[in-house]
Amino acid sequence: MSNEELRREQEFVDVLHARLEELRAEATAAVEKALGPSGTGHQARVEREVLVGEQSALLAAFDAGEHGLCFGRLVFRDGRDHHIGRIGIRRDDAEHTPLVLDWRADVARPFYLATGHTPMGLRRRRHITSEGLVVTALHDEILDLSDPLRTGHESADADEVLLAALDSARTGRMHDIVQTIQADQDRIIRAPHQGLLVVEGGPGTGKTVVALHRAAYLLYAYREHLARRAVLVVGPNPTFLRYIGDVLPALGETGVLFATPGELFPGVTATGVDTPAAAEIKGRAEMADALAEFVRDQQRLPDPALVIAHDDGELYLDADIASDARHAARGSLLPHNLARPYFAAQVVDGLAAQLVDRIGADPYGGPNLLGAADVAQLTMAVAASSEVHAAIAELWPVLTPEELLADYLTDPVHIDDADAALIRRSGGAWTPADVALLDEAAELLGVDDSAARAAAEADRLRRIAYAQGVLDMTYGSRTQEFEDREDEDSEVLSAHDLVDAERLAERHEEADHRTAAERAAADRTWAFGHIIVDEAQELSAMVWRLLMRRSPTRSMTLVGDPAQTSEPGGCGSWEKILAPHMEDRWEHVRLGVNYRTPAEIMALAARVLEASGGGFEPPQSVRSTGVHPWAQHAGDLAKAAAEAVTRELGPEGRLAVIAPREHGPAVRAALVAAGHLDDAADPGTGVGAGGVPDLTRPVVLLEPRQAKGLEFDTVVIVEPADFGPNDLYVALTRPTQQLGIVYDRPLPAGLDGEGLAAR
Ligand SMILES: Nc1ncnc2c1ncn2[C@@H]1O[C@H](COP(=O)(O)OP(=O)(O)OP(=O)(O)O)[C@@H](O)[C@H]1O
Repeated sequence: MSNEELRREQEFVDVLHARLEELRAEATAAVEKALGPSGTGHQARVEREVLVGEQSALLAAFDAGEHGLCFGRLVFRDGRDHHIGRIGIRRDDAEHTPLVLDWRADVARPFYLATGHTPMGLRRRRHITSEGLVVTALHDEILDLSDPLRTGHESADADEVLLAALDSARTGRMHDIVQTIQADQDRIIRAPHQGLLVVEGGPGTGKTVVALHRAAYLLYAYREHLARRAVLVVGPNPTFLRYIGDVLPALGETGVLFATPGELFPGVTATGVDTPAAAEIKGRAEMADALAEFVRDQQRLPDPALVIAHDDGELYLDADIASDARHAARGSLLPHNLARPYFAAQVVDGLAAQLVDRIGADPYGGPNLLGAADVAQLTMAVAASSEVHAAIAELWPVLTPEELLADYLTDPVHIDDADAALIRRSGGAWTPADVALLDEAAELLGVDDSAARAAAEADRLRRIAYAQGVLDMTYGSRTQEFEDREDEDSEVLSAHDLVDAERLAERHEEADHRTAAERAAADRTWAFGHIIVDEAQELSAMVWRLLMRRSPTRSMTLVGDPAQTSEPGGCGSWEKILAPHMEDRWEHVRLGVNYRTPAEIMALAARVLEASGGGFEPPQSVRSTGVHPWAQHAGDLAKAAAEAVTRELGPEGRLAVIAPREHGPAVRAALVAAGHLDDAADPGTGVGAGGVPDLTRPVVLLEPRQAKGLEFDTVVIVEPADFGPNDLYVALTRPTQQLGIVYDRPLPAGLDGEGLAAR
């Protein structure tokens, strides 16, 4: 009987894949046809590009669904029987009946939520495990105990499939968890997209993976809105973004923008590095006020007055004229560059008044002799003077964010002298902390796009003129028959009757064929449909200001763990992060089960957390392996670390050596000598090398900060006494199977008691 069930599921999966192949062939054919020699006009090109975009997205989804496409089945008491998959596929019948339901559909929800206590109408729930296209195992759960039918695949342990997933060897890339999402995780994934949701949880509680499934869910449930406005996922560093980068494509979703906070100012690549102290200062909220003051400093008064040569006599731009003009410009409440025309207009008026007083003065003391037309004439001449323009530019310069910040950092003002000394710098590459300051500067300055707008308007008028020409030609080339008919009050309409030149021009405007995510990446002022921030506890107040500007509707999901804060500029508490932007209008949920770290290792990490005195609660491990972590005292740490790797490295899975920066070169040399690391091939495998570590290699060497958010089968920690307390907690919670420690100096508090086997 049991083989019979397997065979039937295999048959179903075969049918499903045959259908997937059909759909794939259809989409491929549609793309090939569209790319072939079809129409050449503008309209044909637009249609072709739209079609190629749509079909390519479908193809990506089909590719995603190929492996483990169908992973579950729900049999309801009312006779409904649905298979559940990574993506939804329909039959090729008239009704397009579903063959497999998308895991995000409402009907699929009992797969994640139903229990014996609340069966949600289910009779049984089946987990289907496959390798490639071959069904290898079934696990059935009976939710209606009155159901007498048994399939032979009933699970003794309801968590069997989950535990198998947690125990499997790591690959260096995060995997999706569609088959085993837990009920508390499901509620977070499907929470409505409006408003701000904070997901807090200790290490390994699934915050990251849940946030990614939430992105996939939101893109499904609010597809139209989010496809237009795009979803942004912010992660702490490029290594982490690469680690999580496969999850959404595996769920068929490709239109998401991934970025580190240092990548959020289009056109700037932040390759510079700040000292931790400088990054902390640059991240403070007070920097916004300091920059605002610095912008006001650029709005100067002349001392002494500027003397401007002019055809009708010298002009004196003194502090009174400039002060009135500055007052008017500041009163506009516009950003600096946009307020400049107010300043300029007032200065021109002031200087013209000077000329009027001088030229039109009545020698006998009567009223000014110049008429309104003369005054207008003089004002125009002043406004056209390049010397006057130069004087205005000196007092109220047009500034770019880059110019303003470079000037500010050369000689920082409006902050403490000691802080100023720590961030002072002239030249050099932008750093990630500078990016939020550049964004702030851009807000304060505003973009003076009047030139671009004038060019766009000229372009528009040119297109209308062209369209008018096209219309005139079509009108002129009407057939005689049409003309005759028109005379008889014809029903046949010409282009002239349907559309005027302006609308015709608009229709033929060059369409922007980039995806929303691509356009968002290039646009500093883009308002995202939803923003997900991972390791949110690490972001500075200035980065929060930037992110809030990108989310005017505050549709955001923040995930993080204050106990793992390692950046000195990190905000630490949610209240502190959010109060300036949201007061208390946000939701907070907690995840409390650690799916990654076995209980034996977590017990040790919990003691280190307690010793650090932060008052944080460690999560409970969902499993124990019976394998205890070990510690080895060694005089030669690098040699001991390399020997430990040789000993612990299994035939599959991934191993990380986590060593503080100062131990990096020696450990790296020992690992290279033992053949565990390539010497030259990948600079990213070296500590402090600045590259992105390749996590798919069997062995990787990381600094404590680089390990944040990642996981490995085995972790070897080198000299824990040299870790920051939170960094040590993070490193201890990275393994899924085995932890070893090599140390020379005394072990830090929490590691010095029981729970560590000596080696
Ligand atoms: N429901 C689940 N089914 C299978 N695996 C799960 C589930 N929930 C979490 N996991 C796994 O647990 C591990 C930890 O998840 P994740 O990295 O998202 O945790 P985290 O809370 O972000 O951790 P950290 O704060 O330490 O970075 C991952 O391998 C993830 O796939």
